[in-house]
Amino acid sequence: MDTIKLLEIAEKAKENAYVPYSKFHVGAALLTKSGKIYTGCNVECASYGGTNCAERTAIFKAVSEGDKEFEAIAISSDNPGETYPCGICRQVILEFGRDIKVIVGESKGKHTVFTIDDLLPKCFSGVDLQK
Ligand SMILES: O=c1ccn([C@H]2C[C@H](O)[C@@H](CO)O2)c(=O)[nH]1
Ligand SMILES: [Zn+2]
Repeated sequence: MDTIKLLEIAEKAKENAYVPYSKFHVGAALLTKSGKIYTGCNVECASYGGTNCAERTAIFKAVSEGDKEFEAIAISSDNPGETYPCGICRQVILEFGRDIKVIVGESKGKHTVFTIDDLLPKCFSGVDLQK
């Protein structure tokens, strides 16, 4: 599965975004190490704190189905520039591995690949709880 294909799947997942408040559509495509893909979109709520981002939707779908080993996650949004995961999603991505490739989409298939070390340096993680 190449990054462009994963990004295209994220772009398609964006169509299901439930965004009556922000009108900002986000889609994510999560590739597991076994080659399965889980998609996600953002789902908003009138009580705004109930909103779930596209990235976490995809990750929670996977985990709830028993998949926890991830290769990459691609993100696409209405933003013509790069779409980075928010802080909460970065923390959740980290929860499942430091080596997950985060494919940050831009328009027309342009993208950049990051690791969580790039996006969340000097972070708190489960390791800290074992000290
Ligand atoms: O990386 C991001 C950034 C924002 N959002 C969503 C949350 C909310 O529905 C809307 C505006 O913040 O975009 C995501 O799904 N992923
Ligand atoms: Zn988020």
